[in-house]
Amino acid sequence: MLKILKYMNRRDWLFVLCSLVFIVCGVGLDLRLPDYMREITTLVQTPGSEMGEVLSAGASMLLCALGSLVTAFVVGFFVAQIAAGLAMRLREAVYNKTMDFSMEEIGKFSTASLITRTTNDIQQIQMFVALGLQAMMKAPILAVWAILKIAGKSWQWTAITGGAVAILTVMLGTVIALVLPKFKNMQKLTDKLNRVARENLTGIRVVRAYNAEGYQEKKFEGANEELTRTNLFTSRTMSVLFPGMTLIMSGLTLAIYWVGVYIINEAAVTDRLGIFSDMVVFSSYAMQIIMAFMMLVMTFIVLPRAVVSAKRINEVLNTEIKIKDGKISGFELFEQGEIEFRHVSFRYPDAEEAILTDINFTVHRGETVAFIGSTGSGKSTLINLVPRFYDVTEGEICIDGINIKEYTQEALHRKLGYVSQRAVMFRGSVLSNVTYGENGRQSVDEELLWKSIEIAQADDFVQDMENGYHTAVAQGGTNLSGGQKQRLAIARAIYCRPEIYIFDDSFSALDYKTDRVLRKMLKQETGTATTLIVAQRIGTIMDADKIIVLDEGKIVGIGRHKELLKSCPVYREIAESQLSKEELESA
Ligand SMILES: Nc1ncnc2c1ncn2[C@@H]1O[C@H](COP(=O)(O)OP(=O)(O)OP(=O)(O)O)[C@@H](O)[C@H]1O
Repeated sequence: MLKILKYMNRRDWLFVLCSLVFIVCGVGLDLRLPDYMREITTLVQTPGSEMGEVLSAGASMLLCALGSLVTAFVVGFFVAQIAAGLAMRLREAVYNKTMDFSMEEIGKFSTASLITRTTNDIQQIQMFVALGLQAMMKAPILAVWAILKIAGKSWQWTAITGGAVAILTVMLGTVIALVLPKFKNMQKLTDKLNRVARENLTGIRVVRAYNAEGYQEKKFEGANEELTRTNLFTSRTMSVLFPGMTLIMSGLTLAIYWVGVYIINEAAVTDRLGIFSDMVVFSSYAMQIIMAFMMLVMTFIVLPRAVVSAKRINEVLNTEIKIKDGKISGFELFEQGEIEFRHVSFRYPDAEEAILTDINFTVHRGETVAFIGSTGSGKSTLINLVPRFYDVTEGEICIDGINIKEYTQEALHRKLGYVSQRAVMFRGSVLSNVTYGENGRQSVDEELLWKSIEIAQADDFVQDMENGYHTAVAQGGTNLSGGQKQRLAIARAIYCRPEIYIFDDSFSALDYKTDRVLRKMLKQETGTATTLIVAQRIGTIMDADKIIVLDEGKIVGIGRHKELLKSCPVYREIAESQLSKEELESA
């Protein structure tokens, strides 16, 4: 929790200081009230007192109460500012850290948990600061000050108050010991609920199509019930606190008066009035001490959850990012686009077996290299190693003769135009999606934008759209067809004018004709760029300069279409399943 405090800035600390000053003033005013009570009690009990004196003491009492109210408002204002500012800075830090995460770290936390940590967990901290900070500052000041005021008054009353405080402490300790583990669980269950809700919503079409609402509902209900049960347990346990506090407060007043009766009875008649007003004042101060504890209880209600949340936030912030930046950022010096895999092996984190083993090949500048193989043979895994979504487990990948780990990630990514298997669209417009990422450009290059759209075979439908490339694109591109999304994703890569194109099965959403025309235009326009294509269709890759055939993570054939038909049984098998006899023979 303390580590979180380093996200408070100087303004926050200044606000803490100001709050402290106002709290001291407020406590001072609160503790003046019993003094006026004593004065009024004495005046009322003393024959011959003037009504004006009573009224004047009463007015002072009222002023003190009003002053205390004002200080409470001011402190509330400062604390709200501190809490909101801290939450904002934490959200920013967690978000920025998450953006730097590699796939390994994202996989370790899970997307749902990262979302909960950025929202719900930070909200817990904000709530704790908003409610707890004030109480944590005020309670000790109030308690110490009140104790000093009653010290030495009567050992019997002091002992009773001490006993009440001890009972309170035991009650608090027991409740916290019971609920703390549950709070830890509660955040995990919130993660789970988020995960299930997310899965339901993203897969809603499949859920409906398969009439799986009942099944998904059960999953959701399961997670929901578990969270509700835990919530109920903590709320019920916590609910003991307030009645318990009230009982102790009333009990304490009763005990003070009870004991007071005996003390007064045994005192000399002349001392009785003094002892009586002392008793009234003492019980007021004792109440203030209990109030201080009450405030701490308020803090303890939110503290355990905030501690758990702080731990979860710190886990994200303290995670060491596996993929480290290199030093080479002068990418313009190396504009070649040659890629070399040297004895590359790769195993997913926590997986037992390697997915890729001893991969060796070189792609020269301007070449098109295609990867083909059965499902799960490791094609996507292989090309995803180039942008360093994961780092190789063994061996090295070099671009222009330099290990990709030595480039800064920005320099490396500027070299690459990556199109993923599933086209990713962001909320915005066609324009914002195609010109996505600055990549060194300050403004939109309209000519290049249209050219990219044209090469990606997206010009027809973009022109037909109501507002051309200013047409809105919904989050995830839900207002576009699969093929349209894929074409815009390809246009995005072309717009970057990269040295190296990476197409991860990006042509499968296109019809054969569009696929062919697109690749032909791409080759014409970007002749010097190196292209890596993962494809399922032989038609997409048969004219590639080099075809690499993968089987169970190993290269089982490298060559051109015709050569592989003769030399590589795996390739021939794939070709036979897709091409007609005539096409095979004419190859
Ligand atoms: N994040 C991951 N964690 C663990 N294993 C993974 C992960 N992603 C993929 N795999 C495993 O790696 C293997 C290769 O997957 P990959 O996606 O590279 O295959 P592919 O050849 O591209 O298949 P397809 O043609 O079906 O897309 C598969 O067995 C898959 O289960």
